[in-house]
Amino acid sequence: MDESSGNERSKGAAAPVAIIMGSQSDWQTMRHAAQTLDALGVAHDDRIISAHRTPDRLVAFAKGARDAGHRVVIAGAGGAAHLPGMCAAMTPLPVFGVPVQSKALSGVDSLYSIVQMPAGIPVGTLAIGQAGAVNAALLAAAVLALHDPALAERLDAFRAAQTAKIADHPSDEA
Ligand SMILES: Nc1c(C(=O)O)ncn1[C@@H]1O[C@H](COP(=O)(O)O)[C@@H](O)[C@H]1O
Repeated sequence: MDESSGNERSKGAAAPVAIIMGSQSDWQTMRHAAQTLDALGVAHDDRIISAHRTPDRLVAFAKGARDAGHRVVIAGAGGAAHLPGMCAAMTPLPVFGVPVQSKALSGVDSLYSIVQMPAGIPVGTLAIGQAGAVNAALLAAAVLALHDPALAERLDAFRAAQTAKIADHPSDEA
């Protein structure tokens, strides 16, 4: 694995959040998780890792994720989406799964692959597609904010700003 990949390449310190995805094609979806974390000032390390195509890379990442300094893993995958569950099986860190919208089955295949974990190895499963990617980032930030009061304040501010943007009444022009 290219240890210099991801947005942490110049910072040296391990990012608290690792965003992993099964393919380059998932970045269109997973970039929304990255952007949400950026807006909250949470560092993230973004990697392409596939249980199917790069199994050794997955084992190395998942088994080393905690010691590498990550605190939460966001895993996005589409179709036969084994990545989040296999990652969760090999790390004690919380894993949030994002079902990427597939062409053939609109992401329902991805959702079912990720959500139906057997008891004992949890994956926190989000919505299909962009909403799931954004919410995975917000959930990861909420976990980190339990021990980071400054981040908790930024999360509160994010929600307040979101609320302020919602008009009281619908508009014909909007
Ligand atoms: N579901 C997985 C896994 C995995 O679970 O390990 N590896 C790749 N993929 C998925 O295959 C889809 C198509 O990938 P390509 O676009 O590269 O053909 C992607 O959504 C990816 O997440």
